[in-house]
Amino acid sequence: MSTNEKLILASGSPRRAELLRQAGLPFEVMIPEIDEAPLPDETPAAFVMRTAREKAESISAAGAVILAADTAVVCEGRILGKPNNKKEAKKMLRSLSDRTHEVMTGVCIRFLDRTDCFHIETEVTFRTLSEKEISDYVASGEPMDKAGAYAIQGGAAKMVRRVAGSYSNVVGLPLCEVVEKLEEL
Ligand SMILES: Cc1cn([C@H]2C[C@H](O)[C@@H](COP(=O)(O)OP(=O)(O)OP(=O)(O)O)O2)c(=O)[nH]c1=O
Repeated sequence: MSTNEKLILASGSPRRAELLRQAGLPFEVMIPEIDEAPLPDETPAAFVMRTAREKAESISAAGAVILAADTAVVCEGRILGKPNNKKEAKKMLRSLSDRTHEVMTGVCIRFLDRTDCFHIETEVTFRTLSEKEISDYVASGEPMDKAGAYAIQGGAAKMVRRVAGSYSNVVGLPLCEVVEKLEEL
């Protein structure tokens, strides 16, 4: 990618825009609208890459580089997307308590006739969460638009004992790998 090509972030996530700003790349935002549900028997990695691809393909911007991503929390093989309600958010947080899970972000970059998709995994370990802590956190509203019902960059920072791998991947965009891929284009 040369400095002349326009970069479009195909995402409505303010976290992804903030991360891309941190990388110092100029870009514009376009918001994709797709249905994000796993297919029967789809692996988590295949799911996040397919969803990222569908987001990238739903945007038309001739000659621009289009970047899209999808983040899922995977706990004991189960995909946790965004909770639909508070009850579901609590259930997700209970399942993450005192365990290690993976956060997977699928990334898709489209440029001219080329489409590159990949995914990055980060391991996150939560300490034991009390029922009160879970209720208070859900009542704060923060979990509702986040995969796995938590934000590592927000109130969940104090729940995380260990992160192995890319931190920005957990927030929604693996910056190091995205920048490498954009340079390769
Ligand atoms: C695990 C985790 C997820 N998240 C967020 C990142 C994503 O915005 C969201 C996962 O939902 P996504 O469906 O990946 O993204 P989105 O719907 O917010 O945005 P778009 O589809 O338009 O690109 O969860 C955090 O902000 N912090 C975290 O610690």
